[in-house]
Amino acid sequence: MKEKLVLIGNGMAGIRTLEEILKKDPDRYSMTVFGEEPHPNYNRILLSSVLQGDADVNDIVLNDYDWYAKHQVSLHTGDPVVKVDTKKQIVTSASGTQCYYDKLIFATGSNPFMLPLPGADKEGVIAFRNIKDCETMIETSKNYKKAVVIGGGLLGLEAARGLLNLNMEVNVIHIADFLMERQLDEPAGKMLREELEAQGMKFHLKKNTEKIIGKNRVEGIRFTDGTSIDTDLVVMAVGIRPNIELAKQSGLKTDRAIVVNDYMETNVPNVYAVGECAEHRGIAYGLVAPLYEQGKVLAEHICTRENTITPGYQGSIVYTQLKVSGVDVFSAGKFQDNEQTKAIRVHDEFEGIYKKVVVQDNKVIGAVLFGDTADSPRLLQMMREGQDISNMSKVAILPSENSSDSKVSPVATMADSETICGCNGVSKGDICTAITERGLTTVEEVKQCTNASRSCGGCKPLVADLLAFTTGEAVTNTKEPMCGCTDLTHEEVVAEIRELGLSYPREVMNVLGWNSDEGCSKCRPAINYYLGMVDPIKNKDDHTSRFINERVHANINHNGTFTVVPRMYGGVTNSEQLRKIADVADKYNIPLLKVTGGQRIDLFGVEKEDLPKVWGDLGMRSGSAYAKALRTVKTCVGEQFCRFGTQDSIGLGIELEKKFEYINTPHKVKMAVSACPRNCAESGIKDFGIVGVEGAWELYVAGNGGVDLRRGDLFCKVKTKEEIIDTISAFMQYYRENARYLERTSHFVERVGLDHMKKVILEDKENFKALIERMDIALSNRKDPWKEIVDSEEKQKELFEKKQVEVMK
Ligand SMILES: Cc1cc2nc3c(=O)[nH]c(=O)nc-3n(C[C@H](O)[C@H](O)[C@H](O)COP(=O)(O)OP(=O)(O)OC[C@H]3O[C@@H](n4cnc5c(N)ncnc54)[C@H](O)[C@@H]3O)c2cc1C
Ligand SMILES: NC(=O)c1ccc[n+]([C@@H]2O[C@H](COP(=O)([O-])OP(=O)(O)OC[C@H]3O[C@@H](n4cnc5c(N)ncnc54)[C@H](O)[C@@H]3O)[C@@H](O)[C@H]2O)c1
Ligand code: SF4
Ligand code: FES
Repeated sequence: MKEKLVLIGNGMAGIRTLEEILKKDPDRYSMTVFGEEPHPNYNRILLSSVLQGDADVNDIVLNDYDWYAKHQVSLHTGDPVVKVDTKKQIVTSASGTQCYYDKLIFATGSNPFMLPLPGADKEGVIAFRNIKDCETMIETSKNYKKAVVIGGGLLGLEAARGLLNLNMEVNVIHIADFLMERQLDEPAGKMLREELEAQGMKFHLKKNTEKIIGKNRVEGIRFTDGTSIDTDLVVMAVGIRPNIELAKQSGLKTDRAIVVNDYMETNVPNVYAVGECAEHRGIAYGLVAPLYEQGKVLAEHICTRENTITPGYQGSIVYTQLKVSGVDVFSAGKFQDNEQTKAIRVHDEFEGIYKKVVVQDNKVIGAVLFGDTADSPRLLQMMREGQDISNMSKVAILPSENSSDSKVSPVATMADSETICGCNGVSKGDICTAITERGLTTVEEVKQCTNASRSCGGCKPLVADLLAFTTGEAVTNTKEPMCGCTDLTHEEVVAEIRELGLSYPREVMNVLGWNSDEGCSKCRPAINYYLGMVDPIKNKDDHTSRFINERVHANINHNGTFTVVPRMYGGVTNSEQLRKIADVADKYNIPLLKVTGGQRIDLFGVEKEDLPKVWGDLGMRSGSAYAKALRTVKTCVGEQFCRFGTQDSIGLGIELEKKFEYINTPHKVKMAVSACPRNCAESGIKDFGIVGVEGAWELYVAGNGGVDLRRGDLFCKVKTKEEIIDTISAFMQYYRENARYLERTSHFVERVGLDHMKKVILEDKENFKALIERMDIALSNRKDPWKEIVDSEEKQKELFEKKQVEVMK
């Protein structure tokens, strides 16, 4: 006779436990499941995808009714257990069904915490926990426009993204001063806010809700500071509380949740708990990875014959990733600094990348990654193994983006023991073995066979890479999509824009089948650049697709102030400009003036709302110090005063800077002109470096003085200034048209080859002429961005006025 096993809770942790039992000892138990919800077991995690329109409710079913039938699991849906008699070992459901058990598992999950606010019972105030909540939001969006999400944590932000996709206006109310404060530190939280604001969310930080207003239905919410906002829907996402009422009534020991030991045993014989309703060593987890580990341990324990000792559950290092398209965020372990910790940080504001690795006693104990999460599997592995890093260099712990070959998938260098799918605890070795031993050829087969990618789906790209890698298709040859929103490469997107005559970012995403409505911080700026490059005359720049510095035409500093860098053509200034700079510095209390390597003066520490006034008072043009465009043309003093100079380096530098300023390029471009090979202007490490030699000019290209130091290649030697200008025109236009967005000239030339560049530009005279013509068209449409804003009150309002989002009452 089979033993009788009853499961209370038809959710993710409970059913995973049954799956593990069926794997280990399929004939051991006769199983009965009671579920409060009227559905078979589904993937709660993917409710975010249903709301965001990426999946249908039917797509997220994990085990359909056939599965229960096949494994002879008796299922009672929509029928919660209301009583447990632990003496007689009988459960009773709401419908009156009674069922004897030999073993009983509580897997009742959590309830969303609903703030006990006056008015919280009004129609239109809901949580986000189950299919019903999801359906309510979708229905509401058909008749109403305004939504408020209370809580700027993982759930709140995923709900907000979904509501935006449903075309609602979304205000997120958050109690802390930056988003996801339980998972992120302040810089990452702020970067996240900027990204989500660009996607259309509005945030109200440090706000405490006092009351929900409205007659029967919600009409607005009021805050404790007296302000309020109107809304038609309130979604509360302020955390969860383990669902333990039934357990308490049944005499189980509870604290925050049902207290269990390392074998998921409660204080009552033959009664176990797994999932969010269980508390192990003082922790009740709220993510699936640890819950699945618990399920495995419990299955192992109750399938093991007498007197065998299994290792038991030891607790988990948890990590989180936000499932909002276009936002790469990763957080794991103890990521906050304290006196015992030290941190390695990388913060690239231009690319929107932030990485922090926290180290204590020579071990990585926590990490936060924003914008580029490729290092996450490796860091997690280091944390899980407690790897001693005393002999590792900082670069080995956090390799810079540029130092790794971006064409090689990270799976190629991963160890077999490294985890590919965190949710399901599946390692690279497990997947490779399954692929080779069972001849798997698709991600879906890998999922069925190993569980990898079966939960949040975040590891799908890695699984796909591993599949390609293991089945022998060289990973380096696989085409590299522009970003996670599309399978198309940069080149394919540009070709489609040209062929289909696409004009707007959203049109590009719609027509080319993007898998998200808004795109992400990788594809949006790239598409915006490509549209402008393809049709420089008609294109209307989409400033919302630009990074913060380019949106406000100044460089943001770590304290939130900005740096203003006016243009000084060829590094030449005069007393009038210097006087103006001094006056502006005094008037706006500018704390630091600094002469830069690009031969101009930086004004540091300007408040955002002062920027247009500072530009107006200076009366100088923008130096583009923030732009993917020509930055500076550095010049040596040359023939005017230097005894070695035989050429007019200053004159040529000024002419070049005036000719090419404000032209958009895939990445920043720097130039320098030196009037003799002594090279005082450092022409050898610029994108375009010009050196005067006996009666001629040498043009060096693709030099770089930054992270990837690279000496420029000699491209040609010409006699006149006009020839230099034409050659740079043609080269730059070829770079504009063929480089990938964010590819510096140095990387571009290395990719396509110097010989190729010489062939298409210098040897093909027709092409040379055509490139110059197209460059001239693009140049005909440039404007000084500062002047445009200084002359337009509307633009100043839109970009620089502090926005008043609350309605004062
Ligand atoms: C929108 C959303 C997105 C999420 N995204 C992620 C993510 O990306 N990554 C991640 O790791 N986690 C995520 N989570 C959390 C994850 O879904 C949960 O940690 C997981 O579902 C918990 O599993 P569980 O089985 O403990 O509880 P549940 O899945 O909640 O299952 C418990 C079930 O028990 C039922 N039940 C309760 N009481 C009774 C009773 N008396 N009788 C019968 N049945 C009962 C409930 O109705 C419920 O169906 C997300 C959660 C939500 C809501
Ligand atoms: N991608 C993911 O991994 C994912 C996605 C969704 C949900 N989840 C899980 O689901 C559970 C619920 O998520 P959650 O985001 O609700 O929980 P949470 O506890 O992580 O976040 C709740 C947030 O609400 C804020 N808050 C609390 N009181 C508030 C108030 N009165 N007003 C405004 N803000 C307030 C908190 O500051 C906190 O940031 C968690 O266990 C979470 O891990 C995970
Ligand atoms: S590069 Fe030559 S010409 Fe120019 S300043 Fe130096 S020494 Fe003089
Ligand atoms: S990491 Fe979530 S499914 Fe693999």
